[in-house]
Amino acid sequence: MIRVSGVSKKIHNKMILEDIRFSVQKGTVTGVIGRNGAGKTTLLRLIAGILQPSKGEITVDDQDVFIQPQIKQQVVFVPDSTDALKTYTIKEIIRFYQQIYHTFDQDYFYELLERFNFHKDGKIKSFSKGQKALFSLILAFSTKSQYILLDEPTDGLDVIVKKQILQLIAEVVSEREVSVLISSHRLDELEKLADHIVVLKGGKVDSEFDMEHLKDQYRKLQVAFQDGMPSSLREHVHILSETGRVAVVLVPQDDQDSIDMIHQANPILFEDLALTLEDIFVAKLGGDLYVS
Ligand SMILES: Nc1ncnc2c1ncn2[C@@H]1O[C@H](COP(=O)(O)OP(=O)(O)OP(=O)(O)O)[C@@H](O)[C@H]1O
Repeated sequence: MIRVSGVSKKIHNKMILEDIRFSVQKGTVTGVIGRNGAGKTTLLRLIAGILQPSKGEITVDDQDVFIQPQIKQQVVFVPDSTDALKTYTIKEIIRFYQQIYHTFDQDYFYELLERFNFHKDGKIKSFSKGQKALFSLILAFSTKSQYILLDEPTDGLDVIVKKQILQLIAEVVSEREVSVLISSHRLDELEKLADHIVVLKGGKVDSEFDMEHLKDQYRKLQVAFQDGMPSSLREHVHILSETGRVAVVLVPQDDQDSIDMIHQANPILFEDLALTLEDIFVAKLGGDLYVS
């Protein structure tokens, strides 16, 4: 388990992260969501042991990443930029990774390269942006390390590569007990993958959710009324959208009063819709967070 306990980070006297607390369980995918500048990259770099906390501690399997740096063998950080790789050949990269990660699985690495149609003697600098991103992920999973930290792994990639990346992550997590921490501002992508979500806002943890329980908290309803929505109801429900007489509203699961009010107003349409992570963020955070 990764445990982040009361971590703060100041850079050049500026507080970037403040009193961050959360944990990443084995065999799960945790999403760190936040707008640009919320501190996601800084948090991942702290967990990877690249930066040192100004306050608090980070442990991986109960070992402090700074006091017992050997635990870093179990942690791989994949930055959002692949620039660092581009001057190397694949063989050089393998040698480099084998020196750092003693469990690096070369057969598995070549197996994945073949599956994704990489030439095994290919030059990294000739890869497209999407290929570089996929290659970084293959390298990370080939270390067979327990914890993989991915910083915006699909940012700026086309839909095909995005899909390949998300599928590979889902596949590896289901096959072995690897734990993945993904930073992203894409709620729709994390929705399919994450078990747990940590929301960063202005350098602090704004909220944390378990995906499994999150959707039990609200009902998303499509409703319509002959003469429009009664104003008394408007004050009770959260309106996600309204087109003509048809409105999509969110109602907390335990708010029977609002449901009763809708029925009393004789709706001409009353239908449950599938809830998305974005709906919940809009409801909880007033849409302030979502950046597509
Ligand atoms: N080395 C540094 N020197 C000064 N400020 C920094 C440094 N690193 C990060 N920051 C500042 O810390 C804040 C958080 O940056 P960080 O890159 O962690 O955010 P982020 O959530 O990953 O954003 P993005 O999605 O844009 O990558 C920003 O205001 C950034 O300018």
